[in-house]
Amino acid sequence: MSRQSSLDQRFFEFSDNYEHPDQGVDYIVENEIFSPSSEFTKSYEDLREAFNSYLSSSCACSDNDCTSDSCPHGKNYQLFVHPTTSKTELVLNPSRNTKEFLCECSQFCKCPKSCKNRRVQFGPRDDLEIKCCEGKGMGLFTKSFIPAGAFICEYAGELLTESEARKRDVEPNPMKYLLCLNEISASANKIQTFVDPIRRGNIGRYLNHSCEPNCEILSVRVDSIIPKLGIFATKDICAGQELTFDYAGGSAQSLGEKSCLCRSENCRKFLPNTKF
Ligand SMILES: C[S@@+](CC[C@H](N)C(=O)[O-])C[C@H]1O[C@@H](n2cnc3c(N)ncnc32)[C@H](O)[C@@H]1O
Repeated sequence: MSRQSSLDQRFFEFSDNYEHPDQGVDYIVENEIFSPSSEFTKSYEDLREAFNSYLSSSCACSDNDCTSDSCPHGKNYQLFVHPTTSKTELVLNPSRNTKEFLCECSQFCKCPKSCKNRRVQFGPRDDLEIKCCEGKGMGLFTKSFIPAGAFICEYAGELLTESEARKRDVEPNPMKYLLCLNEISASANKIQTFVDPIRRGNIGRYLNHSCEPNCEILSVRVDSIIPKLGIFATKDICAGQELTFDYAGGSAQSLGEKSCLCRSENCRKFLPNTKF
């Protein structure tokens, strides 16, 4: 196998060595279902069942590569070779089958862990740092160059039912972390996934909003019906830059009351209204 087509071995096991600067927040490396103190409602039981249900979509790719049309998960990633270090990493394939969501190979597939359709499942990149951002609290920065399409980290936190999300949404916290991912199923039903890292979450909770962001959130399924919220670079990002995404998800959402301090040329002046 040539150097160009191989991937660094360290990518084939899950690793996340980050921690929160604030001891009051629990570090969790992936989504967890929230534990209600008393109310075990039907919607909570449904969410727990969905979270524990496996998405058994599998591939039987014999080439151990999974980057071609023959892999049922689609040609999601391609190899990027860093020009200065010659290190390789997977980045999104611009001609992948679906633009807003992806499905990675999993424990149910015949391919090995080194196939090229597995990235989010191995955890965040290791060159991130949390730093203070004037007026915005903390923010997430990169210590090295990130190529367009590279995976940053998951936006992980507590998975909530809609009613729990609505309750938390009106809590008067100066910082909001609750994120609602909207998807449309093949049968045209609306699917909403609520993730809240305010009390328990990973490093993804530190990405601030920008009206001209350098990252986006995509829905990524590995082996669960419930998607992970994958944060990916939308452009090449230089070392030292802050990582941001558009809290309105690129849609024309109304604006809220909090001033936006993203300082981009086309700043909309207020943070998006993220009501769902
Ligand atoms: C998901 S948190 C981002 C991380 C947060 N800055 C922290 O210190 O943990 C979202 C909150 O950060 C602040 N924030 C994010 N982007 C901002 C921006 N462009 N301008 C002002 N405040 C921002 C707002 O208070 C928002 O409710």
